[in-house]
Amino acid sequence: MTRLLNAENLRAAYRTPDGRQVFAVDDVSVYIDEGEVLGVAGESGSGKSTLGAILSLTTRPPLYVESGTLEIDGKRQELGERSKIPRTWRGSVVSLLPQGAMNSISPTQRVRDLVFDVMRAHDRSIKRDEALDRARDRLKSLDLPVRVLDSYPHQLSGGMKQRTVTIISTLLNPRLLIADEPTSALDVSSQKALIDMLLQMLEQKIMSGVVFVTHDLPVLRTVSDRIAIMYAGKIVEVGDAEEITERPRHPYAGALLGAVLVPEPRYREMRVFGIPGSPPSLLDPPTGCRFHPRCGVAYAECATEEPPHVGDELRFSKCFWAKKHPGESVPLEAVTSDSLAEADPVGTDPRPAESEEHDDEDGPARTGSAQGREVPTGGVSA
Ligand SMILES: Nc1ncnc2c1ncn2[C@@H]1O[C@H](COP(=O)(O)OP(=O)(O)OP(=O)(O)O)[C@@H](O)[C@H]1O
Repeated sequence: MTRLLNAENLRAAYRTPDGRQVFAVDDVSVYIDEGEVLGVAGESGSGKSTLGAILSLTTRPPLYVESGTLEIDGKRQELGERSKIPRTWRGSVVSLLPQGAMNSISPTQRVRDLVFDVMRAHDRSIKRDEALDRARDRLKSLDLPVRVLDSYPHQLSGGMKQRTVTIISTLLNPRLLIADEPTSALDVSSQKALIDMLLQMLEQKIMSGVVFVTHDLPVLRTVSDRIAIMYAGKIVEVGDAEEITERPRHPYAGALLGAVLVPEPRYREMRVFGIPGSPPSLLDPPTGCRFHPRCGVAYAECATEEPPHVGDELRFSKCFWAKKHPGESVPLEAVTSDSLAEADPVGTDPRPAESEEHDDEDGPARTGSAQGREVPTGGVSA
């Protein structure tokens, strides 16, 4: 496997008008190998789009990258307020398909005008015909009708509009595409068409890797090779897509899965639970593990100490529970609202963490109320 992207220790904050800092991405490291799709999942506000902006080098005030390094194709770039990013990196090395891109196309511009504008922004010398030829070839190679170039945005269906902006944002053949919630506004058949197209583009080596950001775990399971789960600005678990969705080891990943409505037969019998509490304010995140106030299997140290990195590069979770239960899937019923019925909202009055007495063999105390819930795989223990 050839490494395409290696991003290390990324840290970025939004500066608020009153001078405070919201660290929305805090010491995050990720990698992607050639041909891979890395899914990034998490609740709203967990920092997914911010991570996408850092990786695509599109951060702008009030978001500032404090530190980190980005290595794409072996070319290394230090990140920070003073770093100068080569212009050629944006668009041709890494390209962003931003959230809601299809709604930001000017209604008075035909697609072909947008194609020319985008291409010219990167290459002042490009001729209109040249740009349109490139777009025509691309549409043909992806089995899409060339006539979309003559259309106004309102003449295209939502799905076709999204596929079109995806094609436009990859006309420069970026090595890496960061797609931020590309399927969120689409119906299921348009979601499938977009995912099929992205995979086709990878096969044709139009780009060599994709970071696919979404809160939609079933979609990620379909499209990703690996999934990274983000919580409150940090990556808490990474692993093979099937592993993460069937055998999560971090309580937050388990909770996220338990909150998903999935129409697959084996999930149908499951009760769907919301995740108790709400994500913390990143102005003043909880100490220790940021998920501990909402976690059903937290220990005392979770409230005060940074969670350990458990596992290897391919499959890890940052969690004391995972450390004490090596290789085990988290008991999903331990992170349901029932088990945390008495928990206070996060950030105001976090419930006391479990004492040390409850760990290891017996498991933490608060694992009880499964209420007959069927867990997704045999690997998940009660
Ligand atoms: N302009 C801003 N000023 C201050 N804080 C911000 C700003 N924009 C975002 N944030 C904070 O940064 C955090 C991460 O936001 P981000 O948009 O990256 O999350 P997300 O996981 O992509 O959420 P969503 O799925 O809703 O887009 C959130 O807690 C959010 O409140």
